[in-house]
Amino acid sequence: MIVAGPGSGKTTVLVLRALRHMLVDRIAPERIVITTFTKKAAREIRSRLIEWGEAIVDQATAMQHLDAADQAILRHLDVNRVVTGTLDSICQEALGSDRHADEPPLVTLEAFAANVILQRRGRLGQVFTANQAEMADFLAPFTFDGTPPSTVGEASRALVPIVERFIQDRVNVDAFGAASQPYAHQLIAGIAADYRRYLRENNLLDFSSLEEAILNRLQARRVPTLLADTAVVLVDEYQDTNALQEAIYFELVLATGASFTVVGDDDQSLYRFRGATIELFRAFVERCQNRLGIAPQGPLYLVENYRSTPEIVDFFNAFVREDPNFAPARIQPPKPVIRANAAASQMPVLAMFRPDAPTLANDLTGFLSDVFRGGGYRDPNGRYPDLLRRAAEGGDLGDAVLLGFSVLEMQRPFRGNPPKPRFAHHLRNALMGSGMSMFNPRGRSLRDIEQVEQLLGLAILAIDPPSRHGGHLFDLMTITNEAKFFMHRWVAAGRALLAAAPAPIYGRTLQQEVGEWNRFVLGGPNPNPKWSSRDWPFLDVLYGLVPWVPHFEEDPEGQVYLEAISRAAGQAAGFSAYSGKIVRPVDPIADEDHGRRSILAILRDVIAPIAENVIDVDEEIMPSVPRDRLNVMTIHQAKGLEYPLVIVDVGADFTMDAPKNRFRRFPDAPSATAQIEDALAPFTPELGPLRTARSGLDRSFEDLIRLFYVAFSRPQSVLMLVGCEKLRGWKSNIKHVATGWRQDQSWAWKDQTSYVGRRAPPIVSPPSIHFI
Ligand SMILES: Nc1ncnc2c1ncn2[C@@H]1O[C@H](COP(=O)(O)OP(=O)(O)OP(=O)(O)O)[C@@H](O)[C@H]1O
Repeated sequence: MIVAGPGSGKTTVLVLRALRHMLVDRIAPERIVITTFTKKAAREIRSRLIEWGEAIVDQATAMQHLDAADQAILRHLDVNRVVTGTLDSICQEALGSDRHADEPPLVTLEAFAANVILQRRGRLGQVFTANQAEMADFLAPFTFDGTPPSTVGEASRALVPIVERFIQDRVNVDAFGAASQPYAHQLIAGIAADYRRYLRENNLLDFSSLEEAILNRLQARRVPTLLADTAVVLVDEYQDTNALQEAIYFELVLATGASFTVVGDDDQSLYRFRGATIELFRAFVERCQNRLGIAPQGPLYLVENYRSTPEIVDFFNAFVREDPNFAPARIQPPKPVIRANAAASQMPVLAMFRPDAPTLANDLTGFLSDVFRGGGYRDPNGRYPDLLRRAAEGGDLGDAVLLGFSVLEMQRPFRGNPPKPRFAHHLRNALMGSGMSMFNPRGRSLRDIEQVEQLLGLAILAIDPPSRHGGHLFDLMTITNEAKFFMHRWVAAGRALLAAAPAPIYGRTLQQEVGEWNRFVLGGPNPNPKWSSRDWPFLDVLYGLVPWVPHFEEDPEGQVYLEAISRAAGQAAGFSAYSGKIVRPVDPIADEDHGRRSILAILRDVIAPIAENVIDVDEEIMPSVPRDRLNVMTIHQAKGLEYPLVIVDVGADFTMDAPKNRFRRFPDAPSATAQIEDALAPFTPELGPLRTARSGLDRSFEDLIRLFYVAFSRPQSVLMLVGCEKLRGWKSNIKHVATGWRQDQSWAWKDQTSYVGRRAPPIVSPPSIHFI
């Protein structure tokens, strides 16, 4: 067990250890398993493994005295065969590799599909409508902003994490749903049971049942082929392991006798909302002893930071030790303080605070333009000598990243107010105005993207053309008004594009393309030889239309959107009637119903979920970010990564002390996740008492401190905070953990100086930060 702060080489140790096992111990690469927490981090590990592995092999094979046998081993070594990924992706692959001939294939569902199934097959829709008061009351604390859900969609969003936790946390669901409990408990246990049954009967898995399935096999000693021969298990980011995952690791080690190495940092645990339980990491040595009967070596400590400048290391060290109330949440005994390896850089931690988001966006754009497009940025007051400038070789905007709690470019509509643009939106526009651009595919909802509107509008017109009376099939469906509203908007966008008669592609016009699908779905005469097939995947309709919306092929964000839509359409194959295909009504009498119903299924299971905004654009879709764009990412996604210049949004949009955004900066009530933990604790014999040892509010503060600690420790050369000027006001009442507020309402940024008898300055200026 290795425990150490950020940038100290934990991941590096794992990669080197894997290489040592291959090169020195001669363990075959496919017998080594390395897991981490995000797909981005997994890709990072794989690329380091290959890059360093190849370099070592090249050097070694060039050596004269190497004997022929060693030469041969090195030449045939395929580092690519090391099993790397997130635990979920490895479980998925393992299960796929392990199917008996008589077993049906298991399909893993994306979160949105699980959501749709919960609503429809878990009877959530019916139960919610019939028991709205009980359900809304019970679910209110678990919603995004604590308001009772008023639609089935909102209820399902609040319910999904609870249903997942039933498995992840190994909750005693019978006790939870027992008759003596509140009626809502019984209802929810019932919905969860129906949902699970549906998944089982249809050979579907969500992520928690996927992990459970692997655990069951390991326990039954039916180790999946992919893992059967495992000799080494290396786990990065172990602090974010949940109880189910811990059980998988222990069981895998017991079943295979593999060696087991975990690395982590208690201060960087960010995934409580996915069941991560820091207490498992803190008690790792003891838990290992109990479960494996072996006392692990460790905790071993790494103490030097190889990533960041000393100024940055000092800054995040001070930050994480600022609040005394956080100390008890950290690992005991405390790990040594991390210290910088490099010499002082003379570049202080920078901050840009401005009166409002548009001004901030403009000024930050100016700064980025100086650094990446111009001659560099120099402090006008000469406080530090160096010119801040892109790397001489290949430096570009992609060396910078903007990290925030959220990357949304529009505020969520609140109490019927129209959505307001957030900082990231202003920044997108400001960058564009200066000939730069950003990469933030998650910043906007799919349903609001102009090109998505066009594509889906065309797709609806293709498969659900208006009838003679002008209406569409979807008008008559029982889907939410929200969905219908957006679908009508898309149809208008699709019509407009059709009317503009864009240029033909390979001699084919858009009108022809749409017209042919119309004939297909209406069962008209058969003009297209490929229609000898009775049914066509809806994906083909989409891909047929894409060439007329070139954004999807030409723009990196467009590629991500298309991938997200395609996945939604592809997932339908797993759970939708007609498997995501449209059926051609060849024989009008016998077939008409299938044709029509297949279209309804697409509208309901693919199109409506996008219109209801339940399909998230996954940041992980895009393997690499274009080098010439400013990358915008949530802090969660940045875990384990590093960038030369990191800009952290510490409240660009917080112009006042609005209660609804307190949970993002200075909670006055336990977060939704902490409340779920509290509600389930009595039925979670093992984890419940561990977690509730600290109050829900304490845990919510902890999570924010860890979040910003991770953000502040990502940069290599420059850390820059951006925020709203009001956060700096001497009398600021906009409290934010990231700007030095402690849970006891005292303020580190302000406490340094005493102004007895003198007038306090209008704004605070902590000495460790240079405001520009
Ligand atoms: N011994 C070393 N000498 C020089 N550079 C190192 C050494 N160990 C790690 N590094 C470099 O330091 C940086 C941080 O290392 P790494 O990502 O392994 O740290 P980490 O502890 O996993 O960080 P985090 O906790 O933030 O994920 C990397 O760029 C890595 O190449």
